[in-house]
Amino acid sequence: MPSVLIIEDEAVIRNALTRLLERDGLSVTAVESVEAATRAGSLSTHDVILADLRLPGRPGTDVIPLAEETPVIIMTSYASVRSAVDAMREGAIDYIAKPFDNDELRLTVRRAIKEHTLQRQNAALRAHVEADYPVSGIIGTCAPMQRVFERVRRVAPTDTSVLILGESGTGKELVARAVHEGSERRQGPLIAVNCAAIPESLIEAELFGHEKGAFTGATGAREGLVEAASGGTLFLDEIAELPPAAQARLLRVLQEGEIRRVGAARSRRVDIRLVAATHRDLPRMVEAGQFREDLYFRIQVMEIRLPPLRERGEDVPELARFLLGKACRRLNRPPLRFSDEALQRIRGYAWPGNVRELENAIERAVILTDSTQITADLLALPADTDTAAGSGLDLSLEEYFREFVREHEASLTETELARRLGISRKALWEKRQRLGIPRRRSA
Ligand SMILES: Nc1ncnc2c1ncn2[C@@H]1O[C@H](COP(=O)(O)OP(=O)(O)OP(=O)(O)O)[C@@H](O)[C@H]1O
Repeated sequence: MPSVLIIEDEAVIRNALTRLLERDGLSVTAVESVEAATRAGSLSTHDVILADLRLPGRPGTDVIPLAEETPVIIMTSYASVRSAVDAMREGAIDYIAKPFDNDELRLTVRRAIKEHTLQRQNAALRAHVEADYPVSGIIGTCAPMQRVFERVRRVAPTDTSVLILGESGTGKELVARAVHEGSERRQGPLIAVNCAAIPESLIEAELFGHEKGAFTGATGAREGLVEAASGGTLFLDEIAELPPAAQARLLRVLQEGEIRRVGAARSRRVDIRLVAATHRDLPRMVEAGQFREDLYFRIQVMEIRLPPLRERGEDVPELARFLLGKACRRLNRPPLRFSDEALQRIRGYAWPGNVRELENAIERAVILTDSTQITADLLALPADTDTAAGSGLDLSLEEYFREFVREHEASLTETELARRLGISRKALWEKRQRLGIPRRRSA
């Protein structure tokens, strides 16, 4: 029999909830405070916890860290989105606004229990098979990734702005895609823009469009990317890099649902849902006056924080196998496998470049291998650069890249530079970040 822990200080509600859920076949423990709950034994033995937000003593959200893997649903009589959002931010999987509808409450509790059970079963299963993943092909069984999925599931169908935080290469773009696919807008466009990869002087026109003659070179009127995303989702990656004028225009889009092209006298209606991402500390930037506070408050309504790869435990070897399969298919190679030593190295390495670094290391190894196995040396991870077979090649490629960029960046635009190197602009930008040769800001 699934067990539920209720933490509610008002006796009338506590008893009503107990009766309701017992009738539903659950084993119920009901207490009046967080303190009483902790005295009653380990919280993680329950299948779900239903806690009131306002309690005498500690608030209901205090049980979240104590509950470990057990899902916590927060009840709030202050039916403000604010407190519910705050509770979710602290890790609650769902919320219920009081006064609640009995059926809705039963459904929410049932769903939490079912997901919790599935999650446990899946964790066991996934160690063996490449299962279907809950959120559009994103691998992740560890608890922090499960929380990410849960949040994506909750927030996707709403029209709220979402801010995705996480180090470079942690999968922010994949999550943005999942939010779009889980929304009512999934039939509409998803326009992804990397704000850092567009030169500052062009970004306003690129995003917001321009009228004919708005600036030298504007020979015709053009729609911007924001308009192109109308009816769908606009994903602004590296939003912290947006210059002040573009920040102001974006704020207007979010506040008024209106856009004004550069050089235009009147504005047009647009209907976009914004998903933004950054690896920077936005509150710090707001404090330093580098990012508009009003815009920050608009975009951070719901945050999704992606853990770095080094905090994902057994997801790492699982991801490695998945990415190996993907690389083999893409490069038209028969299926390959990792040697035991290679898997050990993969587990032990810190992956500062996260999933992208893992993906690149695997792709390089697939290209270099002559056998059916990927051995540790082929991965050429930094600690073994002296002995690794592949590292000589890798180093000289990087040197070449550095040299080429340094020599030509003054005379070529980023687009031309990327084309000459045979890579995309996004890849050029990423490579610059990784190798520590960021683009020089144009004046
Ligand atoms: N959990 C995951 N499962 C499968 N593939 C993943 C996962 N996370 C990331 N990837 C893959 O890793 C690569 C990098 O991911 P993505 O571009 O989404 O990262 P990012 O956080 O947006 O990076 P950046 O901030 O540098 O733009 C992509 O090829 C993506 O498909």
